[in-house]
Order: sequence, then C-alpha cells, then structure tokens
Amino acid sequence: MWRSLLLKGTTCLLQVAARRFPHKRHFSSLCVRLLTQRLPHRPPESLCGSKFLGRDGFLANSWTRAYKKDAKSNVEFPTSPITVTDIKQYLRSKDIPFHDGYSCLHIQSIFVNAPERKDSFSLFIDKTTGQFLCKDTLVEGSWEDLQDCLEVMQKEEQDFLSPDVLLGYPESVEEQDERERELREVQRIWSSSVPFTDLHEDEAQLIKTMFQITKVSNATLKKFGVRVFKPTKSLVFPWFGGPDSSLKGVKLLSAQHSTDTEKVTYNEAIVPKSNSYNNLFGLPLVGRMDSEVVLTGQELDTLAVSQATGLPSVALPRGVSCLPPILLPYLEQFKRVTLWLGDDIRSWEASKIFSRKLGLRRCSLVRPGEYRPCPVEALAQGKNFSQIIKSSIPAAHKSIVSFKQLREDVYGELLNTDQVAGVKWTRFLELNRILKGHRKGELTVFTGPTGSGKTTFISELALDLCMQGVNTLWGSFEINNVRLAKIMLTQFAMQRLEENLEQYDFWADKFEELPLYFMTFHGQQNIKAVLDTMQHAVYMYDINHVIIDNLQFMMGQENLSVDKFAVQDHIIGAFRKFATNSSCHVTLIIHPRKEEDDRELQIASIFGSAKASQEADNVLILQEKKLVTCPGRRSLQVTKNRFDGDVGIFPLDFIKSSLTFATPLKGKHKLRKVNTKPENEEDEAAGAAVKKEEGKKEKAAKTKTPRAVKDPATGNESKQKES
Ligand SMILES: Nc1ncnc2c1ncn2[C@@H]1O[C@H](COP(=O)(O)OP(=O)(O)OP(=O)(O)O)[C@@H](O)[C@H]1O
Repeated sequence: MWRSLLLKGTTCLLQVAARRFPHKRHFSSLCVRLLTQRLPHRPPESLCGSKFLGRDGFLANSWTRAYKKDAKSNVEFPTSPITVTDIKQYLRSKDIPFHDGYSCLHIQSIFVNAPERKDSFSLFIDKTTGQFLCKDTLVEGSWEDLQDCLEVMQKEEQDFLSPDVLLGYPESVEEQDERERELREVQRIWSSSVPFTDLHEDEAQLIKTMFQITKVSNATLKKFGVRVFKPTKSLVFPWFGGPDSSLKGVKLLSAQHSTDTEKVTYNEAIVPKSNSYNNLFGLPLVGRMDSEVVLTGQELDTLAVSQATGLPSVALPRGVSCLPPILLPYLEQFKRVTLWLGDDIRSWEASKIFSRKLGLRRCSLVRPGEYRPCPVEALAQGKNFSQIIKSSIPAAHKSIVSFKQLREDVYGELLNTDQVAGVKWTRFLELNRILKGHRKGELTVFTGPTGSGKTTFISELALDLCMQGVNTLWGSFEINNVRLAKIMLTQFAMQRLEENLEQYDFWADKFEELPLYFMTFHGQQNIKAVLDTMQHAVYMYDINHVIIDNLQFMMGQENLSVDKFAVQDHIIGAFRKFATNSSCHVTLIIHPRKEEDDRELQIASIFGSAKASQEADNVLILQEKKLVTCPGRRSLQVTKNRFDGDVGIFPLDFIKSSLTFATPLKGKHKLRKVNTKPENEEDEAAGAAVKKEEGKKEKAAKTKTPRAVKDPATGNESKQKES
C-alpha cells in the first residue's frame, strides 16, 4: 500500500533539479536519499513498538539486530515545524488551488492525469505535519517530498507525475518474507473462517451469546463481512482497502467468560502486526456523499450503531489508544463526526484529544454515563440511539463556562473516582497508595543524588505504565538509547539477558510491541527543538507520557548571562504548558543542587524559586541511604501531590540482576526519621508523612508487597465488561 518517493529512473532529472535548486535543503536531501536509496521508507503509522525519533527523522533502532535496523522507518521531523499558513502560501505561490478542509488541505492529485483529476481534490495534505496522501493512488510522503515533486513538475513542464514512475520502498529480504508470510496468514484465516449465515442457527446464537451481541442481526454481520474462525471461536473483522478493495488484514476477537468474576474478557489478535493495521472498519460501506459518521472504539460498536441508526459508522483500528493521522484523509468528507468511543473515562479523554485532530467544530462527543453505555451495550439494553447521538456535546469548548456545563463533568468524576485517579502501577503499589495513579496532563519532577539510580528507577516506572498501554516517548539526553533500551529490556524480561541470549528474540519481539518511542537527541539540546519533537510525537502517536532525562541538558543553550535558576524556571514553565495543552504527562528528571552530605534532599534542593515548585503537580525524590539504617538503601519520597495532597515515603530494594526495584519486606528494615529541619511547608508535610508512614508500617507490615506477576506481552488491549 505504501510507496515512497523514489522517482524511478530520475536520478539524472533530480541531479539536474538539485543543481537548479541548490538552495533547497529538502530537495538536495531527497537527491541524497535517492542516490543512497534511503528515503523515508514507510509512513510513520507503520511504526509502532519501540522506535527512535530524531531531529532529522532517521531512526536509530540500533538495539535490534542489524537486519531489523534497516527494516525500521523514520519520522520526518521538520527542522522548523511547518504551519498551515506556510503550506497555503506555498500552494498559492505555485498557483495550486486548494480546499481548506478540517484536518487537511485538499488539492488535485498530481499523480492522476490532468483531465481525470479536474473535479477530484484527492490529494490530502495534513495541516499539522504537511504529510500528504493521494487517495487515488495511495502515494504518500512528507511535505518536503511533495514540494520536490511540484518543483520537478514545474521545471520539467509536466502536468502530472504518473504513479508508475514511483518506485516502491526497497524492502529487505527479511521484510519481504515477513510481509508475504503475514499476507498468507491473512488469507489462511479469512478462507478458513465462515460467514455467520453459513453457521447452524444454534451455533450462531451460541457465538452471539458469547460476545454479548444477541441483538446484532445476521444481516448486519453480513453487511460488514464479519465471519467466525471456528478453531479459536473468534469473530473475524476484515480489512478491505486500496484501489482494488483487496483484503489487507484481519482482526480476530475472542471472548472469555470468567465464572468467578462473571465478566467477559475480550482479546484481540491482528494480522498484519498492529502497528501497520490501519483499518477504519466499516469504511467500504461509507458512501461518497455521506456527510455524517459515528466514530467508535470497537468493531462491535460500529455494528451496533449501524444497525440501530442506519448512519455510517467506522471503528478505530487500535481502540482508543490512538488515531493515526494517516487515517484523517478518510474522514475529511464528513461535516459532522460523532465520537462515541466507549463507556469509561479513558474513552472520554481520548474523544476530546481525537476531536482536536479531526477539527473541533465538526465533532460532537458522547459522554459516557449511566444512560450512555458503549453502543453494543446500548443496543443490548434497547437504548434510544438517536437520543444519545442528539445529546452529544459539541467538542469546541468555550473559555468561559458555567457550572451548568461543568455539572456532568463533575458528576462523571465523582462517579468514577478510581478512573479519574489515573493508570495504576502494577510494580509500585506503594506509589498507587500515595499518588493514586498516573494522570494525563500532569508534570512530575523527579530528582535524586548523582548516580543514585534515577534513570534506572524512572525507566521501570515508565515501563510499567507503557506495558498497560500508556503511549510513551523517551527523551534521554544523557545515556544513549541503546543503553537505555537495554536497561528497559532487562526490566521487561526481569532477568539478565546476557546470560540467556537464546531468549533475546523472544523478549525483543514482545518489547517491540510496546507503544514506546525514543527521541534520538543526545547531549545539549535547544528546548524549542525538544518541545517541537514532543508536539509532533503527540500528534502522530497520541503520546500520553514523555520522560525527559534530564533538564540540565536543556540549560546549556539558553542564555546563561541571566540567572541559572531563572532559565530553569523558564524551562519548567515550558514543560508545564506543554503537559497541560497536550493532555500529556511529562516526567522531568532534574539534578539537585549540591547538597551537604548529611542532608536529605528536599523540594528546595531542586527549584530555584517558589514559582517553579508551583508548576509541578508531583515532586518525587529518590532518597539515598540517609533515611534508612541500611547504607545504600533507596527510598522514594513523594513531597508534593497536587491531586489529593497525600505525601509519603517508602523504601526500595534494588534487584541488580533485573535492574528493578521492589518494596522490601516490611518490618525487616525500618525507616528512620531524618533529623533535618524542613525548609518549607511542603517539606514539613513530607516529614509528617514520614512519621505517619512509619507508624502505619509498624502496625500493618507483614509481608512483602506483592509484585505484579504479569505477562509482559501487551499491545492488544483487552476490555472487561460486566456479564
Ligand atoms: N538502588 C541502587 N543500588 C545500587 N545500584 C543502583 C541502584 N539503582 C541503580 N543502580 C546502578 O547505578 C548506576 C547508575 O544508575 P543511574 O544511571 O540510573 O543513576 P542516575 O541517578 O540516573 O545517574 P546520574 O546522576 O548520572 O544521572 C547503574 O549502573 C545502575 O544499575
């Protein structure tokens, strides 16, 4: 499906063009890439799992084997981010007419012969990134690539570029094998699965009961081409796409009923691998003139909406975890998009974020609630769909709102306190107790003495969340990505892999499935470049958590003639703003000021002014040895928690073989109060919490805090519903 811009046989042409436009950075870079066969190989959306993002967009996925290195692609990070104004100006300067759409600008495709494209504005340019996609030919590329094509066309006085002159991305043998294997697998599953209408009535009913879709008719299932794969009793949702509407992939959904909890757990399996599964399920049924759509988080929900309302409906390929921008052109035709993503807070948050990408003014959101479950449940309960859709809320928010408008939000938060508190750690239960969870849009500042294990600890903390589907971006400026990935992989596998190299591929394959991305920045960086990259990653991959290790690497390029702490305050302020505006959690590692050896670190050890400490929602300190009797022992102290004010401290044992941390056997080592005078209110509160903590521990401690024994395989989300 994806082709990159290798202009076949045009090396000469490009060399000529490069000579003509020597000032054009992107043009010469295209030539270089052409000559070295290193074009951006695939669209960014084809990348999921562990990736390394760099300023120039080239991946350094070097922790994998050499052959995998080439298989990975890159993301174009514009040296100076493109704006929609720049794109429009450029198009006007070239006399190219365009339609101003919701997320994209639409132009006539340059890859379609001039007379045929007269009325069809089928080339879509993403307003945020400049990435383009021609829906007629599926040619796609970066904004620079498109400019290059337009320049070549103009100079050579051609009025179109045939898609035939474009070469596909030269795949490695391994990639080709992998792709062919996946295609065979897709075909095998599809041909050995059976349409619902071919099942015996009892069997069909049994399967419908298993999936709690007894109200979904056979006609609806047939319309959407849903089949049953008998060996695993799975539903099979097909992905038809491309100009020939061929079968591109399948999603298998299986249901497990637990008699203990009376709950049904759904598991998904996707072929091809989830990162290249860019299917908007239901799209082939959308008519060219349809102007309204209901966007859902699951295929079953789309079936329910379609059956109950007759409205066009499409489901996101990877649930509420992301809306890949490459899918936006397919949603441009709709004047109204209703987002009905699910029945929990996570779906609600996702609908608010996705509506920004889709264009706020056309989006309305179905707020989860008692009377508005997810569509498939609404169908089961016989709810009135048109009323639910009619009561959806316009996404465009006003800056001033009354309590009347907030009323439902407040109720929703009160009703779902646990979900509002954020994602819980599975490896750090003590942290859940104090912080309650990991929430979007917050800024966490983390510090600890030099070499105390800050990176190692945060790595595990972030990994834990990432394994639960929190899309994570690492900015490691101090240690290189290979070392960082090695630490994370060791923590993931929970063992010393150098001693079990035969297990490397097993763990690496699972690790690659995590929604984990890395910036390739190293050493001193300009804060603006880092923020631009973060912004880009949030748009492309719906990043929910960014880790910056560490702030000192952004200080060097700032004007140090001004006070160092003023610079630090400014940087913290910029990250704060980013976290809020992007609904993304930012964890910022900061080296403390020089401390005297016998003093514990405190809030004042990191911040230059009260203003900076106010910016952070959470302040975490990795304390070393001084609070505990056992030298070398670390403790994690939460000295600020804006969410509910609880602060506290708990000890951590370091397990060297897996580079992980665990809460030690309670009672085995007691915390000792440090005799330091609190410097400010917050430190005083922390001191009080230490006391409280000690008291509680002595009372309650009996056993080691259970570590989550969890299969680290993630990626495929499972959803639980009351049976
Ligand atoms: N609790 C611990 N006890 C002993 N060694 C540890 C502990 N935590 C981490 N280490 C080891 O200490 C070394 C330094 O760890 P790490 O790089 O995480 O520290 P840091 O605080 O981030 O360092 P820096 O101050 O240079 O940024 C690593 O080799 C790591 O494996």
